[in-house]
Amino acid sequence: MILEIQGLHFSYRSTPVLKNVTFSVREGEMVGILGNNGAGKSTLIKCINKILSPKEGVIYLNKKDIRNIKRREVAKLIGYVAQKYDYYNLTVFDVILLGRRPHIKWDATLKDLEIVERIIRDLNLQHIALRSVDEISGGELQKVIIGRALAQEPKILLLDEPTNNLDLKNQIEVLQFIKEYVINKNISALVVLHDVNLALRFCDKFIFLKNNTIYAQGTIEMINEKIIEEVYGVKVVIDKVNNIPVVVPLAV
Ligand SMILES: Nc1ncnc2c1ncn2[C@@H]1O[C@H](COP(=O)(O)OP(=O)(O)OP(=O)(O)O)[C@@H](O)[C@H]1O
Repeated sequence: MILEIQGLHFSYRSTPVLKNVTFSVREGEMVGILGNNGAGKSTLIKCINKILSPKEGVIYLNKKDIRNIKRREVAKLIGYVAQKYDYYNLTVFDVILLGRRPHIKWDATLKDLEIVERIIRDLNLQHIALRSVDEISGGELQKVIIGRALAQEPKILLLDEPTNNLDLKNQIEVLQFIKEYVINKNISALVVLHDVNLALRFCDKFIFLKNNTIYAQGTIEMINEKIIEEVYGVKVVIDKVNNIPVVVPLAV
């Protein structure tokens, strides 16, 4: 499934947040959405997910205008992990099973339950599978929410700061897991990340938002110190450690 965004404009009332945003994402690609607080990253993700309606511009899924795709169909195609979520009184298993909802007609089938069990195993959540989500840590809950999005078996994954609440080991594990998932299932992922180093390590393409629009986009070869400094407003050096590019901010 190919995602194409053409000339997207979005405003909250009269305040423009996105202007002329155009890019596309292919199958098997993990694209990092980067930029300072308030740059419009979450707004962009919400437009793609049909939570918000852009003022102008078109979003195509495999050449089909998303406005002509029914909400239930969109829910089958797009898995979304928001920045905030509220689940009460549900077990870890049930929250992940909720991801199957767009696929379930009357009741969960054996296949639905097997998918949930596999995700629980893959994300190492077996020990808390039957625990209420009110009684797990913030990092564990973050993994559960990612599990719910994966249970949807989406063609496009939209992840808004998926490493929130995760410790260093889990940040690496979860992003590595998502990257492998994207490649193995040949789907696409758009990932909002504040940690530019995690983005450089795991993403194939990068979209930098600044002043309501795309400041720069491309693969790792396009990234240099000037772009990072102009997007984030901080002096940096870019070095390589074990062949992995690392951005080091200097004193402001
Ligand atoms: N519901 C809303 N109504 C009005 N303005 C909003 C609303 N949500 C966000 N905004 C504004 O739109 C702009 C973009 O917000 P958005 O959440 O998309 O940014 P972001 O890049 O995801 O930020 P962050 O990195 O802080 O999460 C900000 O100026 C924000 O204050």
